[in-house]
Amino acid sequence: MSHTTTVEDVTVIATESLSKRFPRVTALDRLSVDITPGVTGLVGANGAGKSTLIKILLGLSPASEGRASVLGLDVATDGSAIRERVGYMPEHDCLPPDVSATEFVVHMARMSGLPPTAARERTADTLRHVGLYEERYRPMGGYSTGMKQRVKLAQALVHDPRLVLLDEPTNGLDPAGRDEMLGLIRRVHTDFGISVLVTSHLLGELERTCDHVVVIDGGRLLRSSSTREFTQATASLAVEVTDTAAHPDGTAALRAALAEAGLTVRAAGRSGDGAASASEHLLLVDVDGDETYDAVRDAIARLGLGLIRMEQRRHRMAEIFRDDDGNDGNDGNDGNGSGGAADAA
Ligand SMILES: Nc1ncnc2c1ncn2[C@@H]1O[C@H](COP(=O)(O)OP(=O)(O)OP(=O)(O)O)[C@@H](O)[C@H]1O
Repeated sequence: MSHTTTVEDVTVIATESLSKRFPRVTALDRLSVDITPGVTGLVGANGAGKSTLIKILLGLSPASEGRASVLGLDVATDGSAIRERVGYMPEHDCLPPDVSATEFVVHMARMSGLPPTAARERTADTLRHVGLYEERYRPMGGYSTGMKQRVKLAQALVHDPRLVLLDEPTNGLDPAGRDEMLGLIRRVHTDFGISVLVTSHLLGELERTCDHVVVIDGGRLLRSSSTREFTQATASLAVEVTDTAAHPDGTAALRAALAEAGLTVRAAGRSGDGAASASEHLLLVDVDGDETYDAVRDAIARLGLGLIRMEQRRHRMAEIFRDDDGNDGNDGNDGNGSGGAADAA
């Protein structure tokens, strides 16, 4: 039997001019976006509308205007069918303190319709997957934030959904905890083939985890594209040269020569990328194919400068937004994320 590709195969979530208005605020403003299978990051500052979108996608809150579908099901009419097929990890702490992770996740599995034995088996598997072992029999009131986040992830996965919506799963975690959680999220897709929509206000952590990133601001779509597209299209070449007697400021001489050759050159100091920004001698040249490398090499040779280093870099998403928006990129990055972004170079 031949396989027919359906809209559902290529789009797990689709919204069309989706709006949500509260009396005092427009939380979503004519948002149209298609999300394909894989791991998708939904980025936006606090109040951008991320949680509101998730609640609409689960059929828990009606949109004021527009349409949305999840796995081909209409959020306005098929809410319960959507919730059968979709797992949800809420942002806030919602775990009863007096019960153990095992009891809680079994309960959630039973609520999703699994028979008792299957619920116990799936619970054991899922808690193991998220890295909870002996602790799973202890009351959750004594858990660390990281352990609570893992239980919240486990209950979203226990009924074997096709898609999970994870609302700020790294909230409250230290850098090591964030890394572990991001690794787990990645494996939800690679090990089980479950698509993931994960929200965060930190750009840095999503570029490492997601195939695709959707950025919203004030309820509007700012950008939607693959992570690779974001970073590849904007690769740059970091170049550092020596000064010479003929060119006491070798960096300035090279900069002028490259600009004359039609290349786009920026001082690394503007890019805010940690150690490199301390060096005024580092130039970042936008790469536009192999010719860029030849042009830089030729310019250095012509000027008789010494080459200290020449290395290719990918921009980080936070930098790209800063460049595009003409601000400092803090809309989507509260600073905690810079540690995550800093190791991406
Ligand atoms: N039930 C509600 N009644 C009134 N306003 C609301 C309600 N829910 C959300 N809002 C407002 O809608 C806007 C979007 O909120 P939302 O929670 O979706 O943002 P968010 O991107 O998830 O941010 P956060 O990370 O802080 O949760 C905010 O201005 C918020 O105050």
